[in-house]
Amino acid sequence: MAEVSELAEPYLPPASGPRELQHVCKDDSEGAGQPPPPAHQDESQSAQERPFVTLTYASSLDGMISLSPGLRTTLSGPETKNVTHYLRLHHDAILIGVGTAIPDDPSLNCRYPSVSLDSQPRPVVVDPRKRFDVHGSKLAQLAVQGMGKAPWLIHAGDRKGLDETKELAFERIYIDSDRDTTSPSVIAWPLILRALKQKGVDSVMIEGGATIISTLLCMPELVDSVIVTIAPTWLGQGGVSIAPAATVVDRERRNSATLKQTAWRQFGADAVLCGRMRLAD
Ligand SMILES: NC(=O)C1=CN([C@@H]2O[C@H](COP(=O)(O)OP(=O)(O)OC[C@H]3O[C@@H](n4cnc5c(N)ncnc54)[C@H](OP(=O)(O)O)[C@@H]3O)[C@@H](O)[C@H]2O)C=CC1
Ligand SMILES: Nc1nc(O)c(N)c(N[C@@H]2O[C@H](COP(=O)(O)O)[C@@H](O)[C@H]2O)n1
Repeated sequence: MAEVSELAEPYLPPASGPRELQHVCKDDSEGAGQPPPPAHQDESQSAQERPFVTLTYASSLDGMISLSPGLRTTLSGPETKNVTHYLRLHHDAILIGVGTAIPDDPSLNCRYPSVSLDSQPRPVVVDPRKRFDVHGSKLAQLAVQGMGKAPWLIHAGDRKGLDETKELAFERIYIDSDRDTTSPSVIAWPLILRALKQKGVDSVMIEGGATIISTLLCMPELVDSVIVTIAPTWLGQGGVSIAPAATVVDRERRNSATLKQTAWRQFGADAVLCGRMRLAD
């Protein structure tokens, strides 16, 4: 536990503890060895409007997060799964997309012994078109058993016609879709984050899947920390990869996303890499 907190604490939401880099391997590039800046220093959407956002996932050495679309794939070993539970405990909410919720049927709770329901993170599923069968889900089951908070489902829709629906084991939240896109079901991320903040969520750990992480890696102004578990294995072609959209400036390819102030450490056979998003020049 001490090793996890030594590595992760500087990258966690402000309330979680002192924000200093400690005895971990550090890189030699920009900002290495410097304490990360205070939360929400550089963004366009202010701290008052959105929660602290941590992107976190487990990747293979070929940048994949699952063997094929919709196949739950274990990459983290027991030691790094423990890191995930530590991170869950330090966030108010955990968010995933419906593309993960359907195949994985996840629990999204912190499974440390004697964690009170009040300390559990709120599971949130972005499901614009109501594809997830929440009634039969593990999330709803755990909520009924008091082993997790009732999940929130984010749907695309006009709030005027569709009031928030509260049910025992879950809650539906409707957010207007993004009028600037061609798809009627895409919700702008600042709106999703603002809705969470307005409901009292001060920190959210975004666990996946590929679509959501890849999209948010292109929005560094909305992301405070990135924590990636790297498992010593290659999943091979045909897997689901994390790959932000290509960036082209003046007809030249540029890197799409880069971390700064990185720190890493080994847990079992895996490495855990932490960093902050570098804003585009
Ligand atoms: N190794 C790891 O750490 C993890 C691995 N995974 C794996 O990733 C895979 C799933 O990835 P993927 O299929 O990309 O699914 P995602 O979980 O990223 O969900 C994508 C879906 O979420 C909805 N969505 C995403 N962004 C928005 C938005 N801005 N507005 C509205 N709706 C949105 C869309 O639903 P719709 O299509 O209905 O419009 C979209 O198709 C699975 O195999 C899972 O096991 C997942 C998490 C972690
Ligand atoms: N940290 C981590 N390592 C892996 O190997 C994974 N496959 C995932 N997946 C994410 O964790 C969710 C499952 O959580 P529960 O164990 O059911 O609570 C899954 O839905 C992904 O978001 N994570």
